[in-house]
Order: sequence, then C-alpha cells, then structure tokens
Amino acid sequence: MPNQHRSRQRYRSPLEIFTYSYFLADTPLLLTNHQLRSEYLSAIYHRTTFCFEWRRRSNFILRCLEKIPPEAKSQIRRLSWKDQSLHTGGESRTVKGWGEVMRHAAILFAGITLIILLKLAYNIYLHPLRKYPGPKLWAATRLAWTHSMQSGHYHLKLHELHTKYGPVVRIAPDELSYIQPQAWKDIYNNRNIPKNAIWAGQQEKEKPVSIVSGNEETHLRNRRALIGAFTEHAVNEHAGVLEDLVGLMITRFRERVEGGKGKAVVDLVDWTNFLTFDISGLLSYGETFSSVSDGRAHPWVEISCSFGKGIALMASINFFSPLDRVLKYAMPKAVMEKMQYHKELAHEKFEQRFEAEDGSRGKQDYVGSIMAYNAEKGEVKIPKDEIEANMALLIFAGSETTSTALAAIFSQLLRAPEALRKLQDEVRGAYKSEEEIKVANVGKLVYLDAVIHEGIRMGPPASIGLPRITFHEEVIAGQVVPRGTFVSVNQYPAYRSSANFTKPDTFVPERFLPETPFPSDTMEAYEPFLIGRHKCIGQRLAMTIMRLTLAKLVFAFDLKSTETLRDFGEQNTYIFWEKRPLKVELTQN
Ligand code: HEM
Repeated sequence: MPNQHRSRQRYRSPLEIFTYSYFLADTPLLLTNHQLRSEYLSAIYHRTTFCFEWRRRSNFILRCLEKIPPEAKSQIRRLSWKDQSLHTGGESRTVKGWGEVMRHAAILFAGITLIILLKLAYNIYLHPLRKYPGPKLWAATRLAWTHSMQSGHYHLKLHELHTKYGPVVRIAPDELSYIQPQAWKDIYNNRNIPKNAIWAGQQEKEKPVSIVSGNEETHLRNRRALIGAFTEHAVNEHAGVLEDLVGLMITRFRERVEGGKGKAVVDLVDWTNFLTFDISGLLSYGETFSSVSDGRAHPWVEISCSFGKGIALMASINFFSPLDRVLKYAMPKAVMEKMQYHKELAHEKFEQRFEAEDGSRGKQDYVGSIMAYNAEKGEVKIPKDEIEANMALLIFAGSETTSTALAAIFSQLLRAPEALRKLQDEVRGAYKSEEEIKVANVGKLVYLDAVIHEGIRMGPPASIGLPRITFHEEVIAGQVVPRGTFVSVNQYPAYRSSANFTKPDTFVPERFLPETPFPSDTMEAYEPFLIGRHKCIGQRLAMTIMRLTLAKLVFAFDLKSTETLRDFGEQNTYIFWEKRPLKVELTQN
C-alpha cells in the first residue's frame, strides 16, 4: 500500500521552493568563498532561523551550516540582528538592524504574492482537474472550501453546487465531490483510493491506533477483532439491554405524562442522545451513563457536538501545511479542556472495564469481542492501548450517528401526519402491548423500515463524505481522475438531488417500498452506511436501536410537535449535525 506520509514529504509547494531559492541565493558565496567570516554566516543563519519552519525542511541549508566550525557557531548564537555585519570577499557592509529586516520582508512579501497569484492561475487554467465543472473561486484556492466548512452550511453549499454544475463538482484545487451511484462503487470499493492523512490519519502520528486507522493493515486487524460484537448473534445477545433501556425511556415519558395530566412535552433530540450514549456506554465500558434513568445529559453527551466541530476544524487546518503546526495551538481552550476531560474519563472507565474482564460479561460487548479475538489467535493481536482507543471511538461512532438518525426521522415524520398515522397503524396493528415489541420481532415491520430510511435520506448522519485520495490515475464515474485528488460521495447533496430522487425534499417513505410511487428513483445512490471495506460496522445494531425506539414510542404515545418544524437539512453541520431541540407533546395512547 502506498504511504501517503512519504508522498506528502516529497511534495514541494511553489511557496516552499521560492523560500528555498531565497535562502539559497547566497549559498554560492557560502560555498566558493573559503574566507567565510562568522558574521556573514550569522546573517544567513539568522535569515534561515527567521523562518524556522523552512529551516527544518531545508536539509541543504542545514548541511551547509553543519560545516561551520563549532567556535564560529557559538559566536553566531551570541549575535543578534543588530550586531550583524556582512563581509563578502573581504569587503565589509554593515546591516543596519530593522532596515535590513524590512528589505528582506519586502522581497519575501513580493515574492510570495507573485507565487500565490501564479499558483491561483495555475489551479484554474493548467491544473489536471481544470476540465471538471465548479466555481472558479473554489478551484483556485482551498479557502472557499474552508470558509464553507467552517460556516456550518457546507452540506447546503454542496447541494447548491451540484444543482448548478452537475453530478461531479470540483470543490477545491485538488478535490472532487460526487453524487451519482457509480461513484460509490468506484471510490469505496477501490483499494487504491484509501483514506488520507488530512482527514483520517492524524492519529497515526500518535499511537495507539484504532479501527478508523488510515493504515489498511491496522484497520483490518481491528475490524476483524471487533466484528464479533456486531454479528446478528451478538446483537441478539444485546437484545435484553437494548429493550430494557428503550423501555426505561418509555417509562420516564409515561411518568411525565401521568404527572402532566395526560400530556407531557419532551425534547426528543435530548432523549435520543441520552439513550444512544447509554447504550454505547454499556457496550463499550460495561455501564451506562445513567442519562436515561436520570433524564439528564452526561457531560460526554454535551461535548459530542464540539467533537465534530473539532474534527472539521482540524481537517480545515491540516490543509494549510505548514501553518497547521502553528494554528493547532490556537484551538480554543474550552475545546482542549473538553478533549482532555473526555480522555481522562475514557481512560478511567476503560480501566474499570478491563479489570472486570473475567469472562463473566459475555464475549459480545466490544472489549469482550476483542479479548476473545486475541484469545482465539493465541497472541495479543490488539494490545491494551489499542483496545482503549477503540472504546473511546465507539462511544461517539455508535451514539452520535444513531441519535442524529432518530432526530432526523422524528423531525420529518412529525411534519408528515399521514406517514405518522400509517406508522402508528402498522405498529399498533402488529402488537397488543408495548412489552411485546422485541428485537427479535421488530424487523418485520416494513413501513417502519421505510420511515427509517426516508428519515435518514433527508438527514443523513454522515451528511458529507470523509474524502479518500487517489494514489494513481483512476476512472471514477466514467472520467479520469489524476493521482493525488481528494474524492468523496457527499450524502446530503446526493439524497436531495432531483437527478436521483423524485420530490427530493418531500418525506415519502413509500419510495422505499416495493410498490414505490417513484419507480424512476435511483435507489443505489442511497448508501448511508457506506460500502466497501470501511462500511459501518454498527449498521445492524443501529437499525435495531432505531426500530425499537420508534416502534415503542409510537405504540405508547400519540406524538405532536409543539412548534412548526423546519426541514432537518436547514441546520448547521460540522461533520456532525448541530441539532435544534425537537420538542414533542406526548399523549398516552
Ligand atoms: C444510523 C446510524 C449510523 C450511521 C448512519 C453510520 C454511518 C457510518 C459511515 C458512513 C461510516 C463510514 C465512515 C467512513 O469511513 O468514511 C461508518 C463507519 C463506522 N461506524 Fe457507523 N454509523 C451508524 C451507527 C454506528 C453504530 C451504532 C456503531 C457502533 C456501535 C458504528 C460504528 C462504526 C465504526 C466502528 C465505523 C468504522 C468502520 C471501519 O472503518 O471499518 N456506527 N458509519
């Protein structure tokens, strides 16, 4: 497998080359004049260190500097800009402090401006992606993309761009966005189009790694170890805890309804977060966060949204190497503190769960599955620190996605009274009591599944794709894509495109039934859990949780929104959705 880090290191941007040239302009003097004076070297040395990042990268300059005798070096270090004198070929010229600095700064500024302008022109008119449609501003520089990503409206902007430019759009100098079904296969089934360091491989630098590793070998090892926790057998083994937790939520709602004289208002965005985090806590660390039982968010639930924002921010920053090294220190203190809190709590909870690994917990929770895999292989394939990294990841991967899907489904369902009535009829017709609704039988409700898929279509938890990168020239959706291009299918624009779906902004669950009113819909465009080797490992579990929650809720209560609901898509996304509250009035059935 090609190594993206290595290929990134070989790359020299024009800006970098310019800076080298600027420093190296004096190098012939350095090399030819054997009467090197330490003051002269001092000027070169300071000019180099003036921009320490370039010094680190410029091995050639460093090699030259290594030739400076140690006495001269110590003399150099003691000199400051003001002291410097340049001596070349026996002639002496004194540097007059800031005047010299300004001269260098002006040359650098003019040079950099020129290089940037040339680069922008190159990106628009000469770049191998120049023939792909898209706005010129986005093709010229990554700044337009970054601004959109940080605005929270990226998914809406992509939709707008695809509506204007078609199924493939150039959204950055080196990135293409797709919405057609063929692109799913061409990108995600192709081993030569892996994840990339900017989006997914950051953790490679800081061990331990987890199942979301960009390294295919590490990914495969971790995926194999975890798969045991997501089989049909494993999900059936979780049935009791899933039914109990969803049942507990219904009990809490019933208490409120009884206390409120037959009616109560609950925020379903909050409660579905409580539920899915509790389930994740139980399956990752062997205990819930007591959010459902207490009716209160655990701090982990609260920080889940800033987590998504953090990833979006880091990905945006990572595109601006080498500035990324500096910008990372500008991360808001509050975000850093939350990250640290998450790390410490995750560590504490993991240690407790790990200590309790005595075989009594069953093999199908996440830690148990990995331990069973290690035991089966007769060696520690996944060391303790990697197990811990996986748990910290699964807490969010399993909960935020599923609660968002539920929020999207409920929001859209409550705007469509006819669909809600049909769903209630189906569920109430199939069961005599809420307790009868079980993991083992809830999968038989076809309209329920159609509602789930239509809700996800309109508010996909993974609203944008995490881009992959081409390592060779590839053909995607029938067109040649050069190496080094970021590519992804973006779900929100794909699902809201009238090229793929009839009445894309209308909630019509029937489109997912065999007797669909829209036979021309391109259903293959809909892949909310992805395809290929990185497809969602938790799909079965997620579907089970969503079916149970919806079925039990619509069986037990009549639901009505307390305010006019807007389309779920009209909210901000920063990888995850920044969800609005969803206040719903419940009336006892
Ligand atoms: C409606 C709910 C869910 C949706 C829509 C969803 C969606 C996705 C998507 C799109 C990916 C691929 C990301 C990428 O590589 O670009 C993914 C990966 C993943 N998901 Fe989910 N997910 C959901 C629920 C869950 C649950 C419940 C779990 C586990 C408890 C889970 C665990 C994972 C893991 C571990 C991966 C990485 C898989 C790999 O790289 O091999 N997800 N999910």
